[in-house]
Amino acid sequence: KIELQHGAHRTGKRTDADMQTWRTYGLGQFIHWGAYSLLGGKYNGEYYNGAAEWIRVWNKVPNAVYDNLYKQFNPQQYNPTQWAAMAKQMGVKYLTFTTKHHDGFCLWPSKTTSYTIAGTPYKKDIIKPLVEAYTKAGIDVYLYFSVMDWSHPDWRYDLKTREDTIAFDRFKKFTKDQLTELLTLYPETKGLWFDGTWDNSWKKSGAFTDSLEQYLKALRPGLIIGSRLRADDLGNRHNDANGLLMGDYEQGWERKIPKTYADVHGNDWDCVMTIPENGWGYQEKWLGHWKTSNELIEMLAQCVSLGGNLVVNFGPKGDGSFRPEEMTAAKDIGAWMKINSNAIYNCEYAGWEKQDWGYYTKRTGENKYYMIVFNVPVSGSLKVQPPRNWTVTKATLLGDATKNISLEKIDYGGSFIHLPKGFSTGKPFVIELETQKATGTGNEQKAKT
Ligand SMILES: COc1ccc([C@H]2[C@H](O)[C@H](O)[C@H](C)N2C)cc1
Repeated sequence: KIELQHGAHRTGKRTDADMQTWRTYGLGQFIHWGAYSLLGGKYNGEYYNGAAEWIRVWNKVPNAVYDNLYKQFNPQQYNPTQWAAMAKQMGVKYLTFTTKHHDGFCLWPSKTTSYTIAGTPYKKDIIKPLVEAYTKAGIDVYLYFSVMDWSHPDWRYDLKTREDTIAFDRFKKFTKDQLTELLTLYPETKGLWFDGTWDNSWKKSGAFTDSLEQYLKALRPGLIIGSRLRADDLGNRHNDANGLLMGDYEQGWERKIPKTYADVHGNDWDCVMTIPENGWGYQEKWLGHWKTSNELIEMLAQCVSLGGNLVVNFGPKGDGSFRPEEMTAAKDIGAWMKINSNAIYNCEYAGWEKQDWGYYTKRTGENKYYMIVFNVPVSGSLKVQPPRNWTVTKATLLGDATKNISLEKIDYGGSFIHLPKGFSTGKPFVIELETQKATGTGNEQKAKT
């Protein structure tokens, strides 16, 4: 064990009510919106082949051009109530929204810089009405904040000279002041999703990251902060030198999903996911494959079955409207959740032997299990192999309890669920299982009598 001043201060999961609520969400929405949304990954008729919100680093876009884009930001159609209604229909339980991305443009009227929404033709605070609309819709709000800030003269990638350190100390104060504004202006905020903390300057600021986290949690008790904020005494991020997670949940599963429960190392975690292959801000021309609704639903099932949350990203256009593919994804996922959300909300890792037909989830605190089925075998029978001494007592198809599926116990333990001939819903479906622990195998009885 390595002695650390600024390593993890907690082992194991947070067990308080706020974190228990976070664990029940299952499905979240990410929204990336900012100056980059005005370009949509395109400049002078040419498309940037990287992530659209990173277009400022493309040598074809002069910094002066990019850094003045905000003077055209004027989303008159912006309607956070409509955004919240779309999210509600989709079935998301929490939102993560970009207050400031790497470019430094603040979507709230910050007093720490002139590079804010107040300096745009739109003028008004974007975040306040958004927080209010989502909170009113019963969706918790979390704020994304990029530490790295390309617009700030005191930002440093590394601390090589005394001058760097003096400048970066000013930058740390600026960062703390911005975060204080966010938590003070939007007290409903349940948590902060940090980004832009991979550079050496931040890795060398372990003590500051530790005191900053403690300051923010004192300002807003219960605040939930993931593993991308902190660095330990030796510059380790996410896990400290002793392999312990620094943060309330692992944020590293960005655009990828753990293969097995072992990969999760007993941590809470979220998987933030783009609908296209890459790119978070509005991209006029989506490069490569973008995920179908069924692919997104399968990712949702995978995440919840391994104890995490899936956070699907949306990148509205500069005018505040969503593209058709994103509206379709929200509608399809919402339609599926309407029937099957019992297998997602308040659910956790089941610990049963995974079968080829799909994924198990378990309702927290109950002996209720869910089979989320994507692949019906040619036999039409789904094998269920609970741990020894557990038996399945009832199987119900969600959304259509009348469809008679039959449950056959297998004498060496486990069951088969037989689907009616020619059964097909054309989309993933859920079977709810009621289970009970067998009182005894019967042998004890014999021995006693
Ligand atoms: C260096 O590779 C990166 C760095 C940052 C990102 C940013 C994206 O812009 C988006 O905000 C995502 C959540 N974040 C990790 C993505 C890839």
